[in-house]
Amino acid sequence: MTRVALIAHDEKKSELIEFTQAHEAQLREYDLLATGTTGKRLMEATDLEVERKASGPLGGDLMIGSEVAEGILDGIVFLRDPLRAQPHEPDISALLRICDVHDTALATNLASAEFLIEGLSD
Ligand SMILES: O=C(CO)COP(=O)(O)O
Repeated sequence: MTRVALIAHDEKKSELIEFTQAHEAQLREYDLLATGTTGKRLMEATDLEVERKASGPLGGDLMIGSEVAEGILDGIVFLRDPLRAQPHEPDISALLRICDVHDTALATNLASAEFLIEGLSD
């Protein structure tokens, strides 16, 4: 089953929730995971089942990055906050880097997230 991670920084969580609601039928076809707070918010706002990793600042980005390194993740939608620095910036950079190492699909804004979700469907 196609495995997709959903992540959003606090200022972007409402955008990701709206995106997820709008694509709920499509996302139901995927095996979903998320960082801790993002996953909680998505499950409160939709009927989707989302596997929750640790919260981003506590290592959640790295946990998702490890799945990329293992080759078991097909794509990531990661809505970062482009206007505020994050305390765990090194972890965020590590996740982006490992996606490039393994050529894993990564969307960091809604326009590209649309393509990613469509592109991963069979
Ligand atoms: O910080 C994050 C990604 O870098 C997201 O973490 P949360 O989903 O736990 O807020």
